[in-house]
Amino acid sequence: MPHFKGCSNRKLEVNFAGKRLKSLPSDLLQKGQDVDKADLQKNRLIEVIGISRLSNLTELNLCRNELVEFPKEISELQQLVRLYLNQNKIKSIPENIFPLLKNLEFLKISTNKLSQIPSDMNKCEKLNFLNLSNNCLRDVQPLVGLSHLRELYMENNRLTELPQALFQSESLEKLKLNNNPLRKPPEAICLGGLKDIQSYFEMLETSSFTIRTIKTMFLGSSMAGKSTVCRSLSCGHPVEVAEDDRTDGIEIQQFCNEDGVRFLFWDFAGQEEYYFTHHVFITAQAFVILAVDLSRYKPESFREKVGFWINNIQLKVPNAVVLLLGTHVDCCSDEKAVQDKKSDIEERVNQMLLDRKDSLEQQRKNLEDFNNPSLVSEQISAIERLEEYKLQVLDLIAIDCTKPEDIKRLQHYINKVIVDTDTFPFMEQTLPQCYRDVENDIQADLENGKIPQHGIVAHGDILDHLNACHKELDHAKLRVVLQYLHRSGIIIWYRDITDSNKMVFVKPSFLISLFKAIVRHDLVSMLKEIPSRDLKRENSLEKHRDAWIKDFENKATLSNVAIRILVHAELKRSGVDDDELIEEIVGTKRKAGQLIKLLEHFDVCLPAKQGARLNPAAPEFCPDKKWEPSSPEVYEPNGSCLFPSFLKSDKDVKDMWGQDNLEDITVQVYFLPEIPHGFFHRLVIRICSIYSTNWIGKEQCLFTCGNRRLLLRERAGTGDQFIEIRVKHTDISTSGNIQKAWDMIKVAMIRLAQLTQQWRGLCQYVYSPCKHIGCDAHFEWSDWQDWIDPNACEKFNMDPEDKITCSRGHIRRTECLFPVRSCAGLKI
Ligand SMILES: Nc1nc2c(ncn2[C@@H]2O[C@H](COP(=O)(O)OP(=O)(O)OP(=O)(O)O)[C@@H](O)[C@H]2O)c(=O)[nH]1
Repeated sequence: MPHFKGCSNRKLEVNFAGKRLKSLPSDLLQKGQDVDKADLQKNRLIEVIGISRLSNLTELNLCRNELVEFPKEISELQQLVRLYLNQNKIKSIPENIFPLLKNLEFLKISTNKLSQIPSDMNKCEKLNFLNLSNNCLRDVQPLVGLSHLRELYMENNRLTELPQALFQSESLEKLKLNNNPLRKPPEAICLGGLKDIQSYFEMLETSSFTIRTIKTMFLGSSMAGKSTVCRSLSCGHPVEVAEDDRTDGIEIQQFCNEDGVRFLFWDFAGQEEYYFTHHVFITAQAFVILAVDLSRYKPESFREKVGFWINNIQLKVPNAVVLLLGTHVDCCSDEKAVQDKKSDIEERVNQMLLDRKDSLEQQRKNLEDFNNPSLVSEQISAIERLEEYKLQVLDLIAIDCTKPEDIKRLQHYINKVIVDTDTFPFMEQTLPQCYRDVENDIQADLENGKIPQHGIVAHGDILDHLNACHKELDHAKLRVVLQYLHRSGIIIWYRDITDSNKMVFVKPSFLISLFKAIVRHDLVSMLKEIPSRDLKRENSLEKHRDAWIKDFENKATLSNVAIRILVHAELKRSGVDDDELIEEIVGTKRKAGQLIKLLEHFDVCLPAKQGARLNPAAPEFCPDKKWEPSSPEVYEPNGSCLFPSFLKSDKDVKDMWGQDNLEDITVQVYFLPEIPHGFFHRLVIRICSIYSTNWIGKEQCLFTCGNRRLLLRERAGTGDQFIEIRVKHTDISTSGNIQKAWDMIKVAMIRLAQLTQQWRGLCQYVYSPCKHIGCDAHFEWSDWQDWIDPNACEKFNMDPEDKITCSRGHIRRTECLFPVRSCAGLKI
């Protein structure tokens, strides 16, 4: 039944949402001028002929329909204040529409196919909210002049330049621009937000220059030859890397080629122990060199040596350009063997890309065949976006890294590839001259010793110093420059992390070497080698050291004392002798050091619990209320850190959880193409901050809250990969308890969705399995995103008494398979 509301003053609100309408219903049009608000979302409207009869409309919602053209009749709705046209297929907007919409304040036209906006858009004088995200826009000049614009969203477009005048408007408060191939201002500025962009343009006015910079990441298995190629390319001739000089963590180098292109080389260690820190440094807009040792390559090893990396690149930076580099050709039997391996790798990679394309296409078709596709239009457009990302994998180049002519050939090839502006539209960037001056000053200060060799400087000191050299740059402007240098990988300064923002690392490799002091493949032997004088300084004995080793091997925990000793030793080795600085980084018995804070911030580790595992004083988590830990002091003296990635068993978790019950509330989140490396434990670490009573294992984790238990279980390996989220309740028979169980699932799903945002190429599907013993049927849950969206409410008002039947005929109450009531307002 359509819904008409509020007839008294002839201001009708009509609701025809989700009625599968293909044209406007006559009973709506008959109401003509009486209609104030019309909700027509989630229908199948291709056009809206007759809409102009509703000439007093102030709000029109046409989102999630099938409009291909912008309906011209809308221009006659001159009372319109709010207009929703998002999630359609609109390709263009004609001229002479917006100048007539004199009262329009809110326009949401995101997720369409717009490649242009009309030149008279700025005549829509009252517009204060505009969402143009997820379109194909290249130019937004027509927005200049919208003097009331307060919020502007333009994520996922094809913008390369932004007009300066747009940012001179005083009204603009909120702006989102992620995922555009921006050159002016570069993305590294835009990510800092509105103030950074304004500051950039202001500084640009004085004087500017263009620079071509490319971040090049070397990935591949251990011993593939990454460091050799990285160092050889920087030097222009073969550089031998001794086997015991393997990369730990990440190494960084910089150099300029003969065309003046600046390369920032990031050489990632190939040992698996380091993979889980890679997410911190693998960033968008990059060129990836994926190295494979051809002499050791066999078709059976494709997945480990190439496939794993291609999948991870595809997940994290789905539109990257990847150069396949075959090394060690001199160690292969003959030229034919090299050619065979080259073809095998190229074919398999192509097949992987095709498989992914097919599976996305299939998923999209499945959704489009849905009873009412408008209900799942958001998922469809998310898949369409993934389909648009094209991982460009270049043909494999086979080289012998010890041969000068091969290094030259590789250099020549790379130089040719990177100047192609279609491949790297963002490479040439326009920057204010002072950015270069500041960068040069910092480098000069490092060279002449004004900045110590380790490159760690107090944030206040560096600002004062730079300000003294550049009077025109106040602290606010300098912060923008430093943040740009940070985002470009030239320095490290975590502006947004409280406490850690007090330090600037002008030599990123130094911070990474500190990370490496703890996160390393040979940690156990490092611990064994701690000399007794270092132990004594921390009031420890050799038997403590033995216990640390045992704890790390058995429980993946590392004593904070051991961390302090290792980091202290690394700092001393690097010539740091400032005791205050050492204390700040290393920490003390009472206070965690900066390094641990950073590792925790990046979900690499978390404070381990000691002694009594249950905290009876812990407050219960309640939806709608902010959860406060019982003790604000999370850092325990003499405590330790847990590195979940190093866990080897699930025994404790299994013991605590017991058997799965049929009545457990369960959802399964499937990952396509696979669960990213480290995802599961990062998710677990994030949930730990909410449920402090927990047990963490290799592939399973358990959290408790009141008398409910939440289990997360990773199913990786071959076959479909998924994370299962399960809640067990002591009494699941009542509706209220089921609701509480769903609340716990919601907490996990919100965290999961937030984390997923860091993997732009990831696709997820959520299912609720049938609860009958031995039945493998499941229910697809296509609108789960709406459920966790705090702005979407009242969408799940299913009757708890409803029943759902699976494809094999088993009947269950709906609320055991899907949440029945919206938890709007649950803010966590
Ligand atoms: N003969 C020959 N040796 C090579 C070639 N490329 C690399 N090597 C040697 O292979 C070994 C491993 O090379 P690295 O550059 O350290 O490998 P990596 O990929 O950086 O290794 P990780 O640091 O463990 O990630 C070194 O001893 C290199 O000298 C090649 O093309 N031919």
